[in-house]
Order: sequence, then structure tokens, then C-alpha cells
Amino acid sequence: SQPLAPSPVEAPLRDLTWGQINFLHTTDTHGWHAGHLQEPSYSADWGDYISFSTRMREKAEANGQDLLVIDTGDRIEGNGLYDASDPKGEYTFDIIKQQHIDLICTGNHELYKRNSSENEFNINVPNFGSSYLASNLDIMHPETGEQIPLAPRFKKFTTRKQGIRIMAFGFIYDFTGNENNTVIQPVEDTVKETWFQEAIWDREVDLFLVIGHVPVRSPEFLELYQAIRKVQWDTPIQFFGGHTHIRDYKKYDAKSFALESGRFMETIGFQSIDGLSTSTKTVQTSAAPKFSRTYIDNNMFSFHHHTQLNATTFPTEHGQNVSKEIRAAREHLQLDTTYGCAEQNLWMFRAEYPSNSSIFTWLEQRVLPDIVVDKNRMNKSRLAMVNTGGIRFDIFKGPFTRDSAYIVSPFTSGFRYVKDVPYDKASKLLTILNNNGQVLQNMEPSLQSWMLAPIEQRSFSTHVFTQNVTVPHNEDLQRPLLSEPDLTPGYTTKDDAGSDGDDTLHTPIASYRVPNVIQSQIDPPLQSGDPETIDVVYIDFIQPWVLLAFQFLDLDYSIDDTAIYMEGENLTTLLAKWVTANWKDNC
Ligand SMILES: O=c1ccn([C@@H]2O[C@H](COP(=O)(O)O)[C@@H](O)[C@H]2O)c(=O)[nH]1
Ligand SMILES: [Zn+2]
Ligand SMILES: [Zn+2]
Repeated sequence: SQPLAPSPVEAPLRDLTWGQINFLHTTDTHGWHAGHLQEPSYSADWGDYISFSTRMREKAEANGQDLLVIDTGDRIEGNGLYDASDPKGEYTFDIIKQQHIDLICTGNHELYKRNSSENEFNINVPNFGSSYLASNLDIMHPETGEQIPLAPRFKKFTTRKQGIRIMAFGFIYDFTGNENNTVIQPVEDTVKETWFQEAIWDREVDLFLVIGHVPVRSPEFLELYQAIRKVQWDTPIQFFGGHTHIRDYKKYDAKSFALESGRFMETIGFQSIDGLSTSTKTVQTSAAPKFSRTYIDNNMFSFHHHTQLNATTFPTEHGQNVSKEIRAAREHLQLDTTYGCAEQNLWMFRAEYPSNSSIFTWLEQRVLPDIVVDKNRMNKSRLAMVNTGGIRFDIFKGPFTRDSAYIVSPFTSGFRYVKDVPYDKASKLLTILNNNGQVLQNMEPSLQSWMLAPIEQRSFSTHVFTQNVTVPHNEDLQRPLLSEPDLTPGYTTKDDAGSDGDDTLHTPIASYRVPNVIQSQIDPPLQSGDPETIDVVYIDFIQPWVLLAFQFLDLDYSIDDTAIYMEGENLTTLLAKWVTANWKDNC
């Protein structure tokens, strides 16, 4: 376990273990480039991160070491800074490009819509040049329609200080929910490609570096590990993953590790490797290099501590200018406009579901009955269904702003419905979608295998519940972070290297399971008893699964039986209206 050193404010922080080569890693930032305004533990912004990476590089280079900066996708959707502009992302591309990123790849969120993948092709790929890798991702050229790699498939380079020869790849997991202007080649097919085989057969490589929007415990990373190990039995391999929004570290073998660095600008992952061969020095193959990882809480106390600098010596002019740019963008977008004030915290995973502190119970009991109303169907009973994966963050006691609406519900999916569904069948849908009870009997095989898959592997569920998941929070927003010797609640990660990965020592936080889908039954006033038929209303993102579940109930509905419910509205706009109507007087 690493030594503990006092932070500038006396809180216990673990020190970093530096190596010949060092990495800083972000993933799943989802537009949170302004940092967390309501959570001191994660309050550094992208400009502060630019200062941090600059100071860390200076420190590495002063010691003759290298430092590389990595981002593994899902940079968009999830925060007003990206979602509130029209077009979306008007400010974020320029902000993100200010960071010197050595290797960058695409996440699934960049691919849900044509316009966001075209933004990658037209803006981010040129911004990052040969640092942007797309090993298994093609795009239809926006003008010619020709299918081409979104970016280079791989990159071989030698580090400046140590002369480490690196072969790098940039993958996305076997995602299938993309718009049809992009093509993802499954990893198991990509590893058979000639270009990939030639790259991994290269003997003049000291380190294979696989970055990916891929969970570190996924079959895809395992396939890549096995493919490389098959032909390079001994060369060290470092993976950087993402997508499941957790802190995690997997050991494949003594010379191969994978780091995943959380979500939403809460975590800056640090990885070091020491004892590698280089272009000029061969290390005995029997000696395994030393790998070390740390999950850095994204705040200035951590940044000052790890750079051994202070408020005067730490910031760079470039970093400060980017922070200014972020503040100006937030102002243009009026993200601090307050719609109302929450009287209590509402949690996604920190509170049991159902309970009074659960955001999902609040949605079911308070919000959906008020907002799921279509003027043409208002006298009809309806079941309103929302996928919990579409809700992205907690609500904190206090101001609920324009930013909060996007933070909780960033997606533009509207509602659709199937009208007049027999109630006895419609009332079973939720159980099927959440895979409880004895619903598998007599099920058609393909539907059965989907139903049998663990809930987190079904493609509309986003949450992964493993031992090492802890959900951060702001237990007490007023309390200055780390200003007292006692610990604050936060990440307490257990991974393949043990329990000493988090830079900041915290007390643990509970995490509860939630279902895939929540539902409200909304009946018109004066109706007594259950209706004979009911409208089934759902967020259109889950339509494929709702139609499958209908099939299981012997209801042969197709897309033609569905229609828009509440034209022009989505959960974000409706939530903002609900808060204005119900919480305005709480402030
Ligand atoms: O329009 C959308 C898009 C996505 N979702 C939910 O998000 C997850 C994927 O998010 P990651 O950040 O890649 O984990 C997906 O499984 C859905 O639950 C959505 O609800 N609507
Ligand atoms: Zn993500
Ligand atoms: Zn993702």
C-alpha cells in the first residue's frame, strides 16, 4: 500500500508512484467540463485539468520521464455545457481541444446520432490529428457517402524522453445502437484484419497501448488481450477503458493491466509503468515491469498535492483562459437560471428504490403523473414508462437550474405510445422489461436469451453493479472539502490491485440496485377500478424492447401501431416545467 501524505489541508491523500512512463486518463466526461459546481470533491474544471496535465508533464520531463494524456470517449450528452446550446456542443469542442491529448477515441454517445458522429469527423478528428484512433469504427463520409475509417486505425510512436516504442489502438465496444451513418466492426472480426495482425506482429515494440470506450472486464478487451498475447507472449500491454462509469483496474497478467477512470469529470486516472525496454535499452524478459494506478479526485487540493505546487504556482495562463472560456459559455447558455429549489437530495443509487429519497420514486409518484398528459388522450388511462438509464444524475437539495435539467435528463428522446392495449396484458409489461418473476416460460428463444442476460448487459441498461462500485455524492454541500481531519464520503474502490487506488481517503457510500424501467399508472379523475384498455406510453429510446415485450404477451404490435405522445416535448423540457410549477416557491 502506498504511503499517506497530508494534503495541503491536512486530509490524507495517497501519493502517486511515478514511472518511466506516466498517463493521465479521462473517460465518460459527458459534457461536465465545467466540473461539479455542487460537489467540492469534483470541482476542478477542464482549464484546471489543463494546468494539471501541464505541470505533471513538466514534473515528468524534469525527471527524464514521459507523460501521455488519454481520453476514451463519451465526451458529449449529460450536462448543459454540451446539451443546452443549439446546435448542441457549440462551446464544448473548442474547450476540449485546448487539452493536449495524446490518444483519443470515440464513445457510443458520439454515435447515437448522425450529427454527433459527423461532429467527430469534421471537428474532433481534425483537432486531434493523428492522436485520434478508430480501430474498429467507420463513418459514411458526410459529402460522398463513402464508407471510410473515422480516423487512423493505429499509431506507432516513440516517446520523447525515454524512447519507449509504443503501438497504440483505439477501440469501441461492440455497440449496435449507432445511427446508420457509422459502422462498428465487432472486435473479434477486427483482430483478424491484416493491418491489425501486422501491427501486433511488429517486434520493435516496447509497449502495446489499447485505449477504448470498452469496459475493462468486457469480452472485447479480453479478445484484444488474447490476440496480442498470442503473438507477443511477453511484451507489456496497457489498456485504458470506459463506458461503465466506474473506477476499476483489471490485471490480465503480470505485464498487462487495464484502467477505467470513472465518469463525469469526477476522476482523473493516473497510471505509471516502470521497467520497460526502450529503443536503446533491453530489459530482461523475466523482470516484470511495475504498474501502478491511482484514481485522482478531480479537485484543486489533489492537483496541488500531486504537483507539489500551490494556488500561486500551479495555474498556467492557458488553463486559466480555458476556465474563463467555460464560465463565459455557461453564462451565454444561462445555465445558472434557477427553475426552483429541491427540498431534499434525490438519489439514483444512494437511496433504496422505492423510497422517499429515490429520484425514481419521486419521478413515479410526483412527476410522471403531472407531465405525461397528451391533450388528445387525456381522458384515457395510461402507463408511463421511463428507462432508469435515461436519468443520469442525482438532484441535490437547493437550486434546480437549467443546467440541472440537462444533468438529470440530457436525452432528446420524446414519448411514444400504443393506444388501447388490453389492461390485463399491459399491466405485465413492466415485469417483463425488468425480468422478474416467472416470465420466461414459453418464450421465443431470442427473446429468452435477451431476458436471461444480466440486467446490466441488456442494451438499454447503463448501470453496472459490481463490488467496486461506489457512488460519490455531496453529503453536506456546505462543508469545506478536506478542511477537517475526518474523512468525507466518496469513492472507496476495490480493484485487482487492492484497496489503495483512490488518492483521497473517504468513507464508503451505499449503492442500491434499481430496475431497468420505472412506471406510473395515470388514470383520469373520477375513474374507479382498473380500465379495460390502457395507453402504453414510453420514452422512444426503449421502443424496441417494449415491442419485444408485447410479443411475449402475444400482442402483435409493430412500429406502425405506435405514435408520438405529447408532440414536441421530451423529459428535459417537461422536467424543467414541472420544477418551475412545483418547486419555485421553495427557494
Ligand atoms: O438516447 C439515449 C441514449 C442513451 N441512454 C442511456 O444511456 C446508456 C448508455 O450510456 P453510457 O454513458 O454509454 O453508459 C444506455 O444504455 C441508456 O441507458 C438513453 O436512455 N437514451
Ligand atoms: Zn458514458
Ligand atoms: Zn458509453
